[in-house]
Amino acid sequence: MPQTMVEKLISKKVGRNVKSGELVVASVDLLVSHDGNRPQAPDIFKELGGERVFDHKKVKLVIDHAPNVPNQAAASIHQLMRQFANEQEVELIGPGEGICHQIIPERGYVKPGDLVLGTDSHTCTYGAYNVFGTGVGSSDLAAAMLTGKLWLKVPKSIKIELKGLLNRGVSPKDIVLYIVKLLRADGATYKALEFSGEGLASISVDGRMTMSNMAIEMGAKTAIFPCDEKLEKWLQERNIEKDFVGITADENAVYEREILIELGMIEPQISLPSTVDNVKDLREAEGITINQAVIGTCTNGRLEDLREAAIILDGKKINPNVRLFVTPASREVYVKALEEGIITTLIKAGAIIGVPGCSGCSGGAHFAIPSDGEVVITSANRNFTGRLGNPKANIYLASPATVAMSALQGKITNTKKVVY
Ligand SMILES: CC(C)[C@H](C(=O)O)[C@@H](O)C(=O)O
Ligand code: SF4
Repeated sequence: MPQTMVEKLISKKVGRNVKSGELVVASVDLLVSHDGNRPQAPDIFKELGGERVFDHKKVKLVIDHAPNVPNQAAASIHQLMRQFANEQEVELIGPGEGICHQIIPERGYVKPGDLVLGTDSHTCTYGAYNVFGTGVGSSDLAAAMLTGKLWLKVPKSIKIELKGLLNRGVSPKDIVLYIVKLLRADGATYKALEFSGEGLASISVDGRMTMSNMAIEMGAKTAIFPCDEKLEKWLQERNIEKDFVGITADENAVYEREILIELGMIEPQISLPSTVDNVKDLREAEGITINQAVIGTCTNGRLEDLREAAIILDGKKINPNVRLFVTPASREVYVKALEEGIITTLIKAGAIIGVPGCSGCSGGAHFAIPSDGEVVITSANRNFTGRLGNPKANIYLASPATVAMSALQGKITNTKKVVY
């Protein structure tokens, strides 16, 4: 029976051939939990009578949501995490190291064919690495910390085949916003997105992360890219062990739906307030005055995102009526951006730089909270009311290039029209 990527990957974790729709118990390769959850997985682990985690090397705790430790509540959670990490000999990362979804692959903690759980909805980001990554609640994570297993239904897959090349000024963020426009917020509920096609060859691993990151905004259980030359090269450059078998879909695998996208047809996209799937072609929103611009988050805070912004802002100053907040997704991204001169360029242009982590994203933490009635354009993944800590702000989502260009002009600006 031919299998999809997801059926094949889960079969390996179950020890027999499975097909979509089946309920299975699968072995997990890595568990990630962060400081943004209430209650915390370690607390539930204790409530369940847990004494030792199933494998201390396969559990990682990351302090990323409140890296500036802005209040006592955050400090207490961090303390609890530190205590649990010490006691269980589990690695604790942060604060200040970056967002879990960025750090985990950067440090070589995932490899093709893995099944990864995280207490964060954007755990699907790891799909860029040919990984089945999915978000779970703290109690599911605590149970997996005890048993090393996950109970799940094998999802059906939607195949997304990419053809051709993107035009200049159009980025992987535009591709995924375009897919959100097509599928809408509930178009992939409990499905897996499987990317394929010759168009993938021109999309970097960073860009693939942006695309798999936003799968949850369509309700997807996960999103996965094949293990191709580009990914293998990325893994080699980081000396990530070769003891993995990349997962590819069988030729006649059965999909719930198949979508073909001609990359050259995509123009810059933008998501309008206040649902992610309110996506339009960017030209429809051009000219709207903005007050704040944000570049960062697990969607678009990587080196190539900051580089893109720096190319646009090089030697220029942002509009005086705009505040521009930039947060590198990790310390590694930050250091590389410093070494390349990207950070200097951004600071000279007027940017305020945040501590690597979720700063400037889900809001309420400490950074980049807009005022009443303000318009924000951000490279993030969500624009729900109150997302940035003020329910009276209007949030637009776009690519880092569009955000940088808009910060420069003081209004939403189409990157395609401006030569940079
Ligand atoms: C706090 C956390 C549980 C949440 C998520 O799961 O997505 C956050 O990261 C977000 O992006 O809203
Ligand atoms: S950067 Fe934003 S979307 Fe990503 S994990 Fe942090 S809070 Fe969630």
